[in-house]
Amino acid sequence: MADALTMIEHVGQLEGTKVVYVGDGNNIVHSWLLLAAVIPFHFVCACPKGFEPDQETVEKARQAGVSKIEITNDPKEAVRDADVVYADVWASMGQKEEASHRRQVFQGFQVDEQLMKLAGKKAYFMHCLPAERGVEVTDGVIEAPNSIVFPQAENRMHAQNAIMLHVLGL
Ligand SMILES: NC(=O)NCCC[C@H](N)C(=O)O
Repeated sequence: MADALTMIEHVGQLEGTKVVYVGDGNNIVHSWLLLAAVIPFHFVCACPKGFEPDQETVEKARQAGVSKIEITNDPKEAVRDADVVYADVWASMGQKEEASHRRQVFQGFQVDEQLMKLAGKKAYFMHCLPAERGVEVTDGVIEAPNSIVFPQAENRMHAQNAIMLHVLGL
């Protein structure tokens, strides 16, 4: 929800946009897939072979028939014409012992200046944080003017406040 809010604030809307996630097909991808089942946009997950998101969640999102959903192993092709390029750590919580192996497998999946150039001028960069700078994203990309990771982080507080008010019926 925080990510959707951030896109509305910066891109103008989520509907009809192209969001390209580059990296591990993890919990963040599953959240994007669930969002894609209710709001129409184009979601692409570019991940190494063997690190695709859960097939059942992909099918659930596709069967909703709301969004265009692509899973690919080619980040360079995936990012073309993206409105948002999105990254997350390659080794999530509970996987830190796999970090060194994953750094080898995920070569070519770093979001760097070259990949952002392929994405095009309109592309924003997002990351759920915490980031491992120099691993899944370069310093240059996360600090660039089109990086919206810090307003994205602030929006988690606003989104979570809204969820609590909703749950409490206030
Ligand atoms: N601020 C956040 O909630 N970040 C999510 C971190 C997701 C990452 N894939 C993890 O599970 O460690």
